Amino acid sequence: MTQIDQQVHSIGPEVTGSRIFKFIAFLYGIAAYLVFFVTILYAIGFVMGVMVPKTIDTGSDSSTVEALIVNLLLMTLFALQHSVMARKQFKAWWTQFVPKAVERSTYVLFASLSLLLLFWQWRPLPSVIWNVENPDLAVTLVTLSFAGWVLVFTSTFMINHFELFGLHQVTDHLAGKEAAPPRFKTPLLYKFVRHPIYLGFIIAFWAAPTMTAGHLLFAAVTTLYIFVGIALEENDLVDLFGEEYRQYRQRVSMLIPWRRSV
Ligand SMILES: C[S@@+](CC[C@H](N)C(=O)[O-])C[C@H]1O[C@@H](n2cnc3c(N)ncnc32)[C@H](O)[C@@H]1O
Repeated sequence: MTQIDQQVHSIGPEVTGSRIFKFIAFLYGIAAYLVFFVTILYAIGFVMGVMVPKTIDTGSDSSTVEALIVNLLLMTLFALQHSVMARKQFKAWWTQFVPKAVERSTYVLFASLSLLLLFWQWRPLPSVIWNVENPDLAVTLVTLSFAGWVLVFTSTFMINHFELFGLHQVTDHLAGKEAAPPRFKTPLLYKFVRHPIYLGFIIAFWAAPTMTAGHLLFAAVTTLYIFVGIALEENDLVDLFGEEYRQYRQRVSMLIPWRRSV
């Protein structure tokens, strides 16, 4: 057997440590990141109703009941994938099969695929709940929604964009570096709110000059899910960083800078 044959045929740490595996893992990490990037760009167009072929308010006609069931199932699938795969018990289990270096990339890939499925299969519910006719106010709302997306994007860079989306891990692995342990950070906006990324999503989803029933369903369910996600994430953060995170939670608001309770 040649050296490459050995590398391809053996399973386990020898494979994950081999140069060819490291390179494949790196390419996989880049591919997963690109899928994520296209998905998040599509998400902006989908929610804001601009520049994409199918938005939150377009798609095939269906009854209200069918639309409600399908949309709720799609959001539940995303929420389950996102929350279950992020838990440390799940990570401990599935890194027996998925190499640690690509664990985050695989999580990001699955999250992106479940979102793309949602965009594709989403059923519109076109009844108008509110429609802002004042052009200045309408423009303000569109700008606010866009600002929400900017807040999401910039906050990922404050906390570590490339680690959050798996690229850091595959790059370190390629360079033969040990993965650094997670570090507690409170840069810039994290000094004012504990969850600027989630705050950005909430602003982006609710600031709409025309709010249809479908859009409202999406905004309400995702906001509810964000609160569940925060509770789960903060449990993990307390486990991970202990007293440091507990004190941070007492000192800094969850989402609204001037309100301690939220
Ligand atoms: C999608 S990010 C959301 C971060 C934060 N909840 C927000 O809305 O800006 C989730 C990841 O960020 C990590 N995280 C959240 N707050 C953190 C902090 N202050 N320092 C380091 N990591 C953090 C969590 O452990 C999790 O892996």
